[in-house]
Amino acid sequence: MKKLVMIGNGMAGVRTIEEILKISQNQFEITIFGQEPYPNYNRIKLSNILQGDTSFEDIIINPIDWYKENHIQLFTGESVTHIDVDSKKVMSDQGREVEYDDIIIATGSNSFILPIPGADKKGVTGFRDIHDCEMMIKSADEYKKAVVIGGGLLGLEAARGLLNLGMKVDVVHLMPHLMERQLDSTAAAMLKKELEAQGMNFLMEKESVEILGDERVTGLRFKDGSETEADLIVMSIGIRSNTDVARRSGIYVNRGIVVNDFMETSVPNVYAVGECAEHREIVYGLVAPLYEQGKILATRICGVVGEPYKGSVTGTQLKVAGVDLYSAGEIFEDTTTKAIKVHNEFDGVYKKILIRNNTVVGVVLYGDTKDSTKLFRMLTKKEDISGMTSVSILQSEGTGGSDDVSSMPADELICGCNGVTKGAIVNAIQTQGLTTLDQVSHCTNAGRSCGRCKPVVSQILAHTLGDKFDAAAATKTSLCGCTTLSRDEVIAEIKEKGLTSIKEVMNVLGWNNEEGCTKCRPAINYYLGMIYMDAYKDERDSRLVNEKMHANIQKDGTYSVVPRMYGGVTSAADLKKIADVAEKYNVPLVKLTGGQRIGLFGVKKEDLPGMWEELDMPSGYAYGKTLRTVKTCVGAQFCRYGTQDSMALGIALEKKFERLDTPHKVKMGVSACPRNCSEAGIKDIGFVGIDGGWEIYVAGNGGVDLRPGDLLFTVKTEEEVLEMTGAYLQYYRETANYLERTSKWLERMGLDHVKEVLVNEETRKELNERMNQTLKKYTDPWDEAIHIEEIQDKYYAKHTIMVGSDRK
Ligand SMILES: Cc1cc2nc3c(=O)[nH]c(=O)nc-3n(C[C@H](O)[C@H](O)[C@H](O)COP(=O)(O)OP(=O)(O)OC[C@H]3O[C@@H](n4cnc5c(N)ncnc54)[C@H](O)[C@@H]3O)c2cc1C
Ligand SMILES: NC(=O)c1ccc[n+]([C@@H]2O[C@H](COP(=O)([O-])OP(=O)(O)OC[C@H]3O[C@@H](n4cnc5c(N)ncnc54)[C@H](O)[C@@H]3O)[C@@H](O)[C@H]2O)c1
Ligand code: SF4
Ligand code: FES
Repeated sequence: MKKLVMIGNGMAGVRTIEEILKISQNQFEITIFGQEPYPNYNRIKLSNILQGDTSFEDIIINPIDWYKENHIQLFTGESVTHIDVDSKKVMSDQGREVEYDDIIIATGSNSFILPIPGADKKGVTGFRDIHDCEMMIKSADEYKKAVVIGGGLLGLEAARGLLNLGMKVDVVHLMPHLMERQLDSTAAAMLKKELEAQGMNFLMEKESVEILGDERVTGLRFKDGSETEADLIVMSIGIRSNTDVARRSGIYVNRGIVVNDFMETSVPNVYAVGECAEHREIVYGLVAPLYEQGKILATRICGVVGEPYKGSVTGTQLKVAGVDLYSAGEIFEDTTTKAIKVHNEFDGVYKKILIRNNTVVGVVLYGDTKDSTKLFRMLTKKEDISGMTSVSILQSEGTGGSDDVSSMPADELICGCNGVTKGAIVNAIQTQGLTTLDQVSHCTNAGRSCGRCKPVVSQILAHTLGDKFDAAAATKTSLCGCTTLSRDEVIAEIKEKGLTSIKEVMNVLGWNNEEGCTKCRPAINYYLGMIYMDAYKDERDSRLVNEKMHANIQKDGTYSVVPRMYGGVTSAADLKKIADVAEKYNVPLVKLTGGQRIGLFGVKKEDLPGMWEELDMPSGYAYGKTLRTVKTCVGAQFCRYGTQDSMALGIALEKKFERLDTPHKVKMGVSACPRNCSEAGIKDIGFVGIDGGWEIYVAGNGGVDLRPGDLLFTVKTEEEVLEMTGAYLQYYRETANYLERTSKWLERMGLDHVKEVLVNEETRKELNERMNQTLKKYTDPWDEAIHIEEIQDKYYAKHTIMVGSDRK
């Protein structure tokens, strides 16, 4: 097999790998380096996250198990620093060297940061990745006033997000009108009016010259001497191709890495794709052309004869609620163009179509973008419109309903991001028996990026299926692409038909992929365990990779070992054992974890069973969808403020619920007084001691989606705490989607509803009975690995291959 290395784990690069895998599954041994510490995610949706429409977990495109399933070695949080093009090797910032036969550079872009005094102060950021997005969300918690520099697509989407987060927002723009690359002055003025009505304040034609403040930003000064206050400054004034590695490695770079029509760089076997690549002097900054490039590169690299890349015409839309605009091609009239313009001020609609030599060369639409696909088709196909009148060009083909899609030609582009036509969608629906939007997206890619084409895809689905179309079923979220059934339907069928194994579920319920996938297999395994309590035999091989190994895989392929320390309490004897094991096995890192225990990092797979045996401590399940830790403060036993025994409660909780399978990880915290030293307010379940009892907080989250817990109930005794916790956890287990954190689950179910369920004594009793029956089945997995040779051979022998890390 040839060795293929890819630098950059972003949208264009990983799509190229998907295209390669479609052509050939076993031509390459693939290694990917990604600077960011995540699997491939949908960068486009960072705007939606900032605007509060989605969560970080929902924007992962290819989870870690996808890489594993496709035998891709992934190094996250690791940058390639140099390519030695003579010896065909890459070097990483962590000293790793990997050989290649072919290499793809897909390093994307960086935000352009204005080189003005103060640009390095705290509170100044670009808007490019999850880290930037997190920083903005955190700032909005603490500060009030944001300034966005740049009134382009990115700046306006950022500004809308910051408004949603409760900040006051100024948008500073250099030019006389907004989005001057996409809109003419009329459309830009309409946009500005709408955004002002939404609460944005615009400072137009302002040149920023200095960022004010000491350590952190306090304001921004302009060339005309005026100033504006700022606690946060977001620079969205364009991007610059990330060409550092290529430049350092002697590959020809202009604005981007220069490639020919087959995405080949100046050096043999070195290719570039995405925003880092410059093709015919153009560097693209939207996914549609980058995905086209990816397709062409995939055929080239697989040795398949294919079309060359000839460049792309792009169309853009702004992802801000209440704004409907579209722009493609040219936007300004000149002596060679004729324009058709409609400006209906009353309805807030503006349309301008630019025509040259009887073909459409530019489109600007504001307020009504229904005809954007038709006009984009005319533009890209250079359709001769000499036989048409201005009215027929501008006239909407209908009202946007399914009648309209019937009159669309098969080659009309429906999903601009992914280049999917109506014909391709209809064909997939008919030949593969698709009935839901999810399935169409899975099979054709339509809707997988910005998502704005989903309503039209849905209309095509309705029109193609005719009477067989079931609107409720079509929009429901199926468990995964292997089935049309939702989570609730699968569970109902399991119960009704008495299905008892994953295979049986898939066979009886007509899975379209007999092996299932990384999304449905662990989910069904969990649901079966939840339904059949102690009777179900767990299918270990269907679990996510870290759970299968009972250890977290680290980015370099080694593992971590975190033994249980109930309530964060340890002893001299346990500490000695840990120290001995760390010394004997040359453990490179011994570290206190955030959950009050000790982690041994960098352990070789084959050393795991031996270490576990010598430790002789239970698994801390630091890798599992289960109870992770119960963090406690010292409480009434030692602290003078403590009103309750937090350590004893924490230990009792951890001993009772350890190993329990839950839809996602669960963390608890117990503080003995409202000073809350164990941060119980940001745990899935947190307990705060008060005079005469405990407050129980639920659905807190201290991770990516920061959320304070809600007060569920106040109870008097430790027994009541355990009873309420049992009932709450069991209700979560029975009603949550697999991989849904308690914070998301509670928001979906509603706090009042959950309270109503749990306040009923009879219901609480039943939930606890089912919980207790389930708890009977668990044994310690490390103990099993020590004593069962078969398990040692299968999972921990040197030759078995595991990839990446499951970060969730
Ligand atoms: C907030 C936001 C909203 C957007 N909205 C839209 C939209 O609505 N529609 C649209 O079409 N486009 C949109 N875009 C643009 C789109 O996201 C990009 O065009 C696309 O992500 C580019 O893909 P890429 O693979 O070239 O680069 P990226 O997705 O940036 O991936 C490059 C990856 O390479 C990594 N990397 C860089 N150097 C190294 C190295 N030396 N070693 C290892 N890894 C490295 C980077 O960390 C990065 O993860 C948006 C962008 C942003 C930021
Ligand atoms: N909806 C979408 O399609 C979408 C959304 C977000 C980002 N993106 C992409 O992300 C990339 C980055 O977007 P962007 O908006 O930063 O880039 P951009 O180049 O499209 O726009 C930058 C804007 O900043 C203005 N500007 C430049 N210097 C300035 C200064 N000193 N002060 C004030 N304003 C200044 C420019 O006049 C321009 O309007 C682009 O490739 C864009 O296509 C697309
Ligand atoms: S939470 Fe209260 S009781 Fe516990 S350590 Fe802090 S101050 Fe002491
Ligand atoms: S148009 Fe963006 S996902 Fe379809």
